[in-house]
Amino acid sequence: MPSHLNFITGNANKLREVKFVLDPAGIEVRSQSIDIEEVQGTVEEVTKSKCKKAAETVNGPVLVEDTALCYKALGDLPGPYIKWFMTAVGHDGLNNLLAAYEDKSAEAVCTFGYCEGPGQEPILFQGRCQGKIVPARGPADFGWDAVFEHNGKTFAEMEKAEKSAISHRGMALKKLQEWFNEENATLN
Ligand SMILES: O=P(O)(O)OP(=O)(O)OP(=O)(O)OC[C@H]1O[C@@H](n2cnc3c(O)ncnc32)[C@H](O)[C@@H]1O
Ligand SMILES: [Mg+2]
Repeated sequence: MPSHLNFITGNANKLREVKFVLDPAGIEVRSQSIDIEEVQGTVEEVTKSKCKKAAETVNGPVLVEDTALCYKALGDLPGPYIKWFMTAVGHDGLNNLLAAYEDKSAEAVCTFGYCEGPGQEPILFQGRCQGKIVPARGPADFGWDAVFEHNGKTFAEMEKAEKSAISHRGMALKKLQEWFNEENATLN
């Protein structure tokens, strides 16, 4: 395990959730709030590009993350463009987008990218969580948490630990921790 990671994100809520998991595991999460330019493409392409740019910007090892919300009825859109949809149409709009469809199911996808430094290829860790889009319930302080329901509860209605145990981000962080554990084992 590395003793610390430099998580480059402009999103304080993401940082809080990442710290919640990694701090107790003994990985100190440092952070720089830099808004990295995001390209168009698949979730993987967006994360890789963000990771490479972040490593160049800070000239060192970085962790980045990109989150997508994929509506089944819309062929996986808004996907990585969810931030712009969310800002433009809000919680009601995120529901109304599905008004013409019976199928309200959606998948939350979280992709972490870790890169050793400029010019190095990023390694990706992805977690997914199935749910459906519902009228907003619970606190509205983190993105689309209030409209994403999993097992009868919206993410916004869950305690921190409860969301982390099943969420897209929680799943991706498990893979990231496993990888760092194996890396460490190989080095010993
Ligand atoms: O600097 P970065 O890390 O890119 O932070 P960001 O806020 O720009 O994040 P993304 O580009 O990944 O866009 C994802 C959007 O989804 C929101 N989001 C991310 N994770 C979420 C979660 O677990 N629950 C609800 N909303 C989430 C987030 O607020 C953004 O509007
Ligand atoms: Mg972003």
